[in-house]
Amino acid sequence: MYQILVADSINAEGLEPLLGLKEAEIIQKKTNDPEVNLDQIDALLVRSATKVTEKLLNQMPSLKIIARAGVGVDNIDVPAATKKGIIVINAPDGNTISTAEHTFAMMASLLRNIPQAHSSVKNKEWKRNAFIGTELYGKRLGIVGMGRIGSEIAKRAKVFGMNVNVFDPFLTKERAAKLGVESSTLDELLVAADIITVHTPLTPETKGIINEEALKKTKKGVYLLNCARGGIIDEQDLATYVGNGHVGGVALDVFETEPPGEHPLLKYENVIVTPHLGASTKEAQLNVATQVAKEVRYFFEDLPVSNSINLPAISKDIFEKIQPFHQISKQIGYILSQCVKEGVHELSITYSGSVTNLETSYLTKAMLSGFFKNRIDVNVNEVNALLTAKERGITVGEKISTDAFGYDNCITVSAKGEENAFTVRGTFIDHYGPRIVYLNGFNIDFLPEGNLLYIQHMDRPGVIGHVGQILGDQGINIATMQVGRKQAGGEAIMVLAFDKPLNDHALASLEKLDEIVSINSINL
Ligand SMILES: NC(=O)C1=CN([C@@H]2O[C@H](COP(=O)(O)OP(=O)(O)OC[C@H]3O[C@@H](n4cnc5c(N)ncnc54)[C@H](O)[C@@H]3O)[C@@H](O)[C@H]2O)C=CC1
Ligand SMILES: O=C(O)C(=O)COP(=O)(O)O
Repeated sequence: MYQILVADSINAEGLEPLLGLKEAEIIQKKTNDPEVNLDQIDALLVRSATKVTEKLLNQMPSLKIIARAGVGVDNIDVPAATKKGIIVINAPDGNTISTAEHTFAMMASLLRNIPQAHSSVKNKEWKRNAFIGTELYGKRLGIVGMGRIGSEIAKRAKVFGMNVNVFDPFLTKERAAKLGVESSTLDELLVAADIITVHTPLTPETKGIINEEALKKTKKGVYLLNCARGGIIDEQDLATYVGNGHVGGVALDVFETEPPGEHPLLKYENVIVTPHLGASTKEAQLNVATQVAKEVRYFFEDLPVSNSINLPAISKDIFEKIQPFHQISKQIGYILSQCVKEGVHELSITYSGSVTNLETSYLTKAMLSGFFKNRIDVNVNEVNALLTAKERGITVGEKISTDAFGYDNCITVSAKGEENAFTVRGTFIDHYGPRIVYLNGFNIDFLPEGNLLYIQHMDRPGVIGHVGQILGDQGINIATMQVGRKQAGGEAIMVLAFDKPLNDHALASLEKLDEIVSINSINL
């Protein structure tokens, strides 16, 4: 039974896709509710209120997926989640229009003193001269961060007859031209703009991007808006520049600490505020809830998710094509892990044949997840595979080769340890299945499944008989057996499959045979 904790207020209708998940319990409670068994939660759904810290993640060992019903994931410790192999997803475009409209509403309100005038009339006043405003028409709007929301604001600004300058280091000239906006440096924007609005995520680069140094470059009387994240405009510096009269007005939907409590900006009449309402419309909340609920359901149904922050997106079509190779890559990793008993410092993967047309980096991660399974005490999956290899000093190399050894496709993985190297090659044959076709220098052909025994031995008459005899004496049935050798009388291998794992006693008896060089149990 999957336990899904919905820790923030998320639209109930939007969560309906989760109800189709067989064996899921939806718990709507805060993470600190004493009735919540954090250690049993498989999925956590949040908005911006819940802070998903490393400390919280440490209390949630069963957690597999964190879904943010919204855009910004700055309330989630994504590196800590990634390290633990927890996938983080968001709903990137469900609230774009709502946030753009809210920003626009804030801009119009700010320049026409609407909140102040509203309060005044409610207080039975009628001060028409106290609220003389400024037109948006003809003004220059500076947009910092020209992503989904920034672009929607630019479109609306143009309709209002505004000129638009944008600063976004990742914006191409073609896209700027298409949107009819002027791409500027941050300094150019600061100097030219009558109104500045920020729409970047909160990152170490954007934190305080509008600070004292930036504010002193702006026009006297400039208006500033932050409907993105508290801290992108430095709140203390902004308070100084409102206090000294340089800034004409400020509109804030977000704060460094929410709610802001006693805040230096709140005392100013020309500072207007809303309590983080950008995404708070019926439409946006239904959109984001539905988006994440569908993704969480896909995740538990082993289907690809599209909006992961810490895993590249993969389409359903590609996912279906990649699935068989995914399985064999994982099995190769797991075989290597069980055959190489020493520390490994290099894993090199060569893809050949038709598999090279697919997203091989995904397969490399699958191979690593197999390799680390049972080898380390961390759940390794596609999310944290490369990071785990790096942390453990394992170099991972990926190559493409034209030689598929006569097969349609091959995945060959070599592990280099302190003393030895070990190579495994697998292929996937249509209508037949996965096969291991090369093991440590020997051509072979076996199904990587179940309880296997890999024996390296001298190619002498009677070895197979001796092995069969020992196992038969102990009542152990051999399900299948494959043999391979390089030359007559040299070293050879056999791979046996059993219906249940071999016991230690049988293994010890086999090890005593003179012809045996090494024995490895492989459980897949
Ligand atoms: N107030 C609210 O309720 C809401 C706030 N947000 C906030 O708005 C932010 C933006 O949302 P979207 O437009 O959907 O995201 P987006 O990812 O589409 O756009 C962000 C843009 O910022 C740009 N950017 C990144 N670093 C930059 C830098 N150092 N300087 C300039 N530009 C930079 C990126 O290139 C990108 O174009 C979110 O990260 C979130 O924090 C989003 C939705 C609702
Ligand atoms: O989507 C975002 O980034 C937002 O800031 C919206 O936050 P909320 O879900 O309303 O707490």
